[in-house]
Amino acid sequence: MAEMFYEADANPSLLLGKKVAVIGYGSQGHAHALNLADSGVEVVVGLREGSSSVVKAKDAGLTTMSVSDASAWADVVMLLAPDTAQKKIYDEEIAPNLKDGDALLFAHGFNIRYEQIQPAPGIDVAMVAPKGPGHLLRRTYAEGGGIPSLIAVHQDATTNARELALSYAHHIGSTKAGVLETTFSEETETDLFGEQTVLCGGLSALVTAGFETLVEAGYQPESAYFECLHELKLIVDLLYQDGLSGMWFSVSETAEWGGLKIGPRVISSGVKAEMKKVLDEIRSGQFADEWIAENENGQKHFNELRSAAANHPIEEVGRQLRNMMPFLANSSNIRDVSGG
Ligand SMILES: NC(=O)C1=CN([C@@H]2O[C@H](COP(=O)(O)OP(=O)(O)OC[C@H]3O[C@@H](n4cnc5c(N)ncnc54)[C@H](OP(=O)(O)O)[C@@H]3O)[C@@H](O)[C@H]2O)C=CC1
Ligand SMILES: CC[C@](O)(C(C)=O)C(=O)O
Ligand SMILES: [Mg+2]
Ligand SMILES: [Mg+2]
Repeated sequence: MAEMFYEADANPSLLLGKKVAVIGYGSQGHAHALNLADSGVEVVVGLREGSSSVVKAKDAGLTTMSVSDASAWADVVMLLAPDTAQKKIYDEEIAPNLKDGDALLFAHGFNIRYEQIQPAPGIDVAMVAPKGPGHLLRRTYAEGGGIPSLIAVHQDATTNARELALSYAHHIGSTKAGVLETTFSEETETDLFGEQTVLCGGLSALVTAGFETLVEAGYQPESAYFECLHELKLIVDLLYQDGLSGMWFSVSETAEWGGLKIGPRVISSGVKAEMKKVLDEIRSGQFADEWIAENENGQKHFNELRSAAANHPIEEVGRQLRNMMPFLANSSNIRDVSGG
């Protein structure tokens, strides 16, 4: 078993003596800033000129500054803008304002692993990568829990980078759930692989294929939606709480037999062979090169894919059914990044 770090392993006072700038106030940014502030850390949010997030951050009780001013003020800069925006922000607004002994933190290793950002040698460079969406990082913290994080050190100018990352992980709530030490390469490659093949890409393709199969066979779209999407959350709750065996325990014996026998027929050896190709493309840098090029070309293909997904019939029937379940609106704060 790998060594895990929990509450007693961190040194909370290390970060309490530092000034922290969180750059960006999106999914991760709002959660880090609010969790750190609630933990007693001195934090400001760095935002671009004209940012619509200034009002949200101020309404949540936070101080905002320009990215340059926040970087100059801080001892620790956590860069939480989209991965493909980070290089320009870093080169133009953060790097000129860092001094030796400062720390630059990431929540994902993309820009270090694929050598987009190359910090000066006097800077500590580390990662605190929560293993979950930012809105749930905030919600679990507010409920008294936490979500696991990975930490890694790329550059240790002060010899304190690892302890600093662990202290930061503590203050966003992750030492309550468990912190695992890794490398920038392992985090980047496993995170990209997981979101593409299992968590986001694989899952959405599986749900859509199931929905389409039922609807094309003449079943009601509402029935297909409940079966293939709505109930998924309830099944995943069982996985989250008690693992695969907890799920098998709770479903019927018929579901257990059918699932164990038929599941591998659907997710067959061909799927695993494709997963291996995807992993090769991530490790070789092919995926990163294509994603960077897609952004340089104005995200044209990305917008086409987004629009096709948003206009799929599963979304329309889902909207109508969810409107009749107002309690769902309170189950997450994903549309209110002012958090809390
Ligand atoms: N989403 C998640 O849950 C997870 C994300 N991560 C990692 O965390 C990092 C942040 O991701 P995420 O939270 O999804 O990012 P978001 O897309 O939610 O970030 C949006 C924020 O970035 C700001 N921003 C966007 N472009 C610029 C720019 N050019 N200059 C300055 N600010 C800009 C936005 O500003 P404005 O408010 O002005 O629009 C907004 O505040 C990434 O490295 C990602 O891989 C890691 C784990 C999970
Ligand atoms: C699963 C997607 C993720 O990696 C995450 C929430 O952890 C992301 O990049 O958003
Ligand atoms: Mg992730
Ligand atoms: Mg990710």
